[in-house]
Amino acid sequence: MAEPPAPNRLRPPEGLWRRRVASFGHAFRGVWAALRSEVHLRFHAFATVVVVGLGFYYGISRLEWALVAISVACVWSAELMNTAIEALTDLASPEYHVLAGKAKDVAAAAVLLAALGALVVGGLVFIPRLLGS
Ligand SMILES: Nc1ncnc2c1ncn2[C@@H]1O[C@H](COP(=O)(O)OP(=O)(O)OP(=O)(O)O)[C@@H](O)[C@H]1O
Repeated sequence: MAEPPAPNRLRPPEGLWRRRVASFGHAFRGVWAALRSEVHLRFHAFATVVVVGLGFYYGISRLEWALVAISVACVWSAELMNTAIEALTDLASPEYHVLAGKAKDVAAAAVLLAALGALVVGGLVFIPRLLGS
């Protein structure tokens, strides 16, 4: 008799809520996988902890928290997208190709831009407080 088909781990379980919960699981697995492989992301995690700690220490305003949260989310999102693009590029073009290089360079540029924006926000919010003014 034929073996029953192996369960397809890629197919989400039946039911809307179970599918949503499964999607969250995939997303957290992605964050975890990226954290394990990317030194830059671990640095962002460290910076996030420092910035949140400083935010509580100095009692920054709601608007400042909003700016800090958007900045942190932008940097994390850009770095995660960069990691995904790097992985896909390595899969599609393990050999040298000018378009593979362009894809990686442009993805890295997105991270740089997000990080510069976060640096400006962090500077405006925290430098006056760190200088005591
Ligand atoms: N297959 C390729 N073809 C052409 N150029 C590539 C290729 N792979 C990488 N490069 C070039 O080398 C640079 C560094 O690529 P690499 O994969 O080492 O990423 P990285 O910036 O070191 O990322 P990370 O440090 O986050 O792992 C790319 O930005 C690109 O310019």
